[in-house]
Amino acid sequence: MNETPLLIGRGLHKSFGSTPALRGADVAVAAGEVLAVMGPSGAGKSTLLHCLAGLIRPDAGDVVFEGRLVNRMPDRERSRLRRSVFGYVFQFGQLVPELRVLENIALPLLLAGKGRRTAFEAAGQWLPRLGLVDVGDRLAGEVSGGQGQRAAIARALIAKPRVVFADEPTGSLDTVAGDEVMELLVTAAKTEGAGVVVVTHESRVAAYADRQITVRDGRIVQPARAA
Ligand SMILES: Nc1ncnc2c1ncn2[C@@H]1O[C@H](COP(=O)(O)OP(=O)(O)OP(=O)(O)O)[C@@H](O)[C@H]1O
Repeated sequence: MNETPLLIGRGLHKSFGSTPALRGADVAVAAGEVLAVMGPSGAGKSTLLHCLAGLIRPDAGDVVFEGRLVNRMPDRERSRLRRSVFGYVFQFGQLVPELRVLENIALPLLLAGKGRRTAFEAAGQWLPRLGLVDVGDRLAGEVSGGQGQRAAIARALIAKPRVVFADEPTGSLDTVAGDEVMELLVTAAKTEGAGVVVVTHESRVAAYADRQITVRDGRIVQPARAA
């Protein structure tokens, strides 16, 4: 990596009770880079992503975003950072099923205090980018898994985050829908200049990344350039 990393995890340790999930993991993500985190089940991938994303605090080690120690921030400051500079896509999208797709996409802007008109206009601009024009008015609970994941990508990117964290974003989809979601996630993130950290156990998903790392037993064992 030839530029200063945007986000760094240094010597990360995390245990759940007596179960160690991370045992000294080191990772760095550059601005605009797509990093795939691979590894077997239980290796610590999700725990690493949650630490990097400021969702949980490591027991030891540091998470540094633009030179600021995320894990040492008071909760309110960490929440503010999460809302303003990070975006999230999880395996099942986690859209609000009772809200329309368009409303789900607009949600981060509404929660950030933007006016409804501004938020809905911005959300509307994402529909064609992610092939969602026909389903913008449908309830999120009634669209297909692939459509829901594409809406989750739009929702993750609408507030222009610096880093998007995606945990098995294609895990609930068939191969065709999964490829489509990865293609759109990577293209949209690159266009917006956002970095992406994507946890996956599928090498075809990891192939969309600029770089792949492998987690095993809570450590990074194989930092390798993507082919
Ligand atoms: N909230 C939790 N409470 C207790 N144990 C946990 C918790 N989260 C993770 N673990 C344990 O920590 C270890 C690492 O889990 P983690 O979910 O990070 O692995 P993973 O590589 O993402 O696995 P998978 O691919 O199956 O999702 C596992 O032994 C898991 O059981």
